[in-house]
Amino acid sequence: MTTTFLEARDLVLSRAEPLPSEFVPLLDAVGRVAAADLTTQVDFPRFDNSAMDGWALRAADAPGPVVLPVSGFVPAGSPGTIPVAPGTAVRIMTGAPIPPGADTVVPLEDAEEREGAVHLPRALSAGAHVRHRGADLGAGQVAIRAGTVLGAPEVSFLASAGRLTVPVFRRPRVAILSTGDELVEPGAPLGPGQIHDSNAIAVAAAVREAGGVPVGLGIARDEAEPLRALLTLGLGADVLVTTAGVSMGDRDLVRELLAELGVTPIFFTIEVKPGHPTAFGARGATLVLSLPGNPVSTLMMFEQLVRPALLRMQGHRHVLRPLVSAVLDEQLSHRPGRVTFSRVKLERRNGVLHARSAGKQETSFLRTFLDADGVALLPPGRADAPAGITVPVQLLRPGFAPEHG
Ligand SMILES: Nc1nc2c(c(=O)[nH]1)N[C@H]1C(S)=C(S)[C@@H](COP(=O)(O)OP(=O)(O)OC[C@H]3O[C@@H](n4cnc5c(N)ncnc54)[C@H](O)[C@@H]3O)O[C@H]1N2
Ligand code: MOO
Repeated sequence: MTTTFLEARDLVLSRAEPLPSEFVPLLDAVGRVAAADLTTQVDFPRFDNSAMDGWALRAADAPGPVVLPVSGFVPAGSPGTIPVAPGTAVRIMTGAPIPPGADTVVPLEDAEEREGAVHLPRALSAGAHVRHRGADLGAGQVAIRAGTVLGAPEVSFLASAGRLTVPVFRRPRVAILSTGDELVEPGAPLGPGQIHDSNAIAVAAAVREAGGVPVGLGIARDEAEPLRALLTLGLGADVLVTTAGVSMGDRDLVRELLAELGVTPIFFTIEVKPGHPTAFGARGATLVLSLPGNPVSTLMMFEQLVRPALLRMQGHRHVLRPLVSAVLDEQLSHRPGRVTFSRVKLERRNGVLHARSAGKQETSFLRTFLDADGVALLPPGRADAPAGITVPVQLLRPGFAPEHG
């Protein structure tokens, strides 16, 4: 059941369907994806209104320089229902309704008001500085398409339409289970041979970064009974992520118990380094990813497989990290026959991106992940990747802007 990296990613993504939608308050919708086309119920602007502070009048009354008596004042927020009689003007503020009869606005700086009359120096054209009802968006038009990632402009529009909530795709609930007899909760004292469970919180952090809701199940001992109970609980989530217990060790029970619980195995082992002993299965709509226990392998497989799946479940269309090309400054070690994910530091020199190793590429050494700007994808079928070749690099950090580096 071994599979290539791209096949594995396709298999996971093909099972990751957008979740049902829910209505959330506008501010909670930021970064989430509209689950329906959002149509305006009203015209934008809602009524003809002035784009300037000035005077509203009839353009026909000013065929050349004229003086018109100022008969009133229309501030923003007033109903603006008092008509402008022929041969007169009213003072008007930005955003105020254009009063009946008026068809143009003269900005304050283009005329002068003295002793109750406005002195207009030149002819006017109708419609100037008037924001017409429906000119921005007409009632019934689709303003925001389903699939749009919502941000400040969308929230601005929805608020101006008077909406308080918006339908977005639900966040996936991700159950997280660590397995291993050597593990102790962070903060608890360590006995000989024990280590703190760092994978659970690392995966929870990555879930949250990807917009999901982490649900910690704790640590399962390498024994069938407690493990079965926790896996059963985890299968109630949208995604179940387990770490460790999937490799060759004689106590690697996870896959066996998952099969017993009705999870259909889809693949086991991927031709990658790190992350080789990764397993994927599904029960109904629940996806089950069993990630290897080495902390770098865990996070790398989350990054490559789980994160894109979580984004797709939330309706995102762009689920993969941006790729750039970089020239290797040094030889990178590579396991032939597997895609190698090499954590690299990037630097731009003379307009060209260069990559070098972020440190020792050992699967239990987190240091390389802490220092990395990106992940170089070294294709299978090569021995070590020599200095000077160009390789694709996934950009890990949204703040890293190689064009400015
Ligand atoms: N004979 C073989 N041994 C191993 C192979 C192999 O092909 N043949 N593959 C190696 C590779 S590669 C990996 S990756 C690991 C995967 O093993 P498991 O996923 O079964 O994980 P464990 O063996 O239980 O643990 C590996 C390593 O990670 C540490 N670990 C586990 N869980 C946590 C946690 N929650 N927080 C922090 N650290 C954790 C664990 O202590 C081990 O050091 O197998 C290799 N062996
Ligand atoms: O596959 Mo293991 O994940 O190389 O460390």
